[in-house]
Amino acid sequence: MQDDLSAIATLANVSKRLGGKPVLGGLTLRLRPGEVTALLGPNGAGKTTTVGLLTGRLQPDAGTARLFGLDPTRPAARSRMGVMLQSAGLPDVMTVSELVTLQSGYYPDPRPVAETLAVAGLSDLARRRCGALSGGQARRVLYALAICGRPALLVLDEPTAAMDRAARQALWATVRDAADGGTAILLTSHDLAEADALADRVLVMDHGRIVADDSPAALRARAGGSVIRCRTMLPPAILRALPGVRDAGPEGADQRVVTSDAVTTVRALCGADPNLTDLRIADAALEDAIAALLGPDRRIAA
Ligand SMILES: Nc1ncnc2c1ncn2[C@@H]1O[C@H](COP(=O)(O)OP(=O)(O)OP(=O)(O)O)[C@@H](O)[C@H]1O
Repeated sequence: MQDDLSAIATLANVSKRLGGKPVLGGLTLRLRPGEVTALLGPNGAGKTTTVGLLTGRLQPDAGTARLFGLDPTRPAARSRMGVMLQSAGLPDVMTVSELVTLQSGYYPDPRPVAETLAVAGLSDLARRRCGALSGGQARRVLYALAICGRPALLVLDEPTAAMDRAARQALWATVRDAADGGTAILLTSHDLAEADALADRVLVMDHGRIVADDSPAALRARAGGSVIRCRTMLPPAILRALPGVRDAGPEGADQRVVTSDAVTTVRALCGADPNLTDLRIADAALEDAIAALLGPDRRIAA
């Protein structure tokens, strides 16, 4: 890999085995300032392992991991990173403000606590004990802990899980603000609408490799255009053989058909099933693009 002085974090040809099994094979990626990178993939694709290598929780078996040009296990590198994990617990008896103050003290140049609370939408909850927070509020505290040290790299693992719509959109806005201010963001999510809304760049992983690296718009364009939903007795294997079809499968009581040529597919569909009902056509979403890329058996579960 070429040197890239603007890279915040890099993996160069990294391989990793866990439990005697190859998990990552020759993975290369770099995170840049001001860019929101979404790391997506089905369960077991290797996303958590990749994040573990970038953040120094795991060591590569082969290849090189660098965080701010240093070994990611070095405290000097880690202190410039903020991480919001899915599963981290909070101490029940501390208030939100006490916890953010404590965490801020670990960083050389933290934000003022009041500012961190405001950015995370927690000003009104500052005196609440962590044990008395809802699931969505607790997630906002984890976000506050991740941003309080003004990180140059912010790692967000399923950041809006358990958040309601308003909290989710508020968090998206602060993540975009952080990126606009130059912070590199690495986002893992099973919520493809979230990745579409936030990411400048989407890395799709499968079986320990990156199978696509592009903007959400470019990935959607690659899917080829349209999604047809309808009620039909035709099985997915027959639907996949129709002209223009890239992917097909059940979605509730409907069949969902991704096509590069909606008109030709619809004509063939109506010819093949005269009893077809409830026909709807929409533009392809990121979800459709990734489903077409991974194939019918490797869906990303929301
Ligand atoms: N400590 C471990 N020992 C053995 N195998 C492991 C270990 N950790 C992860 N694996 C395996 O490595 C593969 C990749 O796991 P990883 O957690 O990186 O996937 P993921 O993409 O984050 O999945 P998910 O979306 O389910 O969180 C999986 O097959 C998993 O079972």
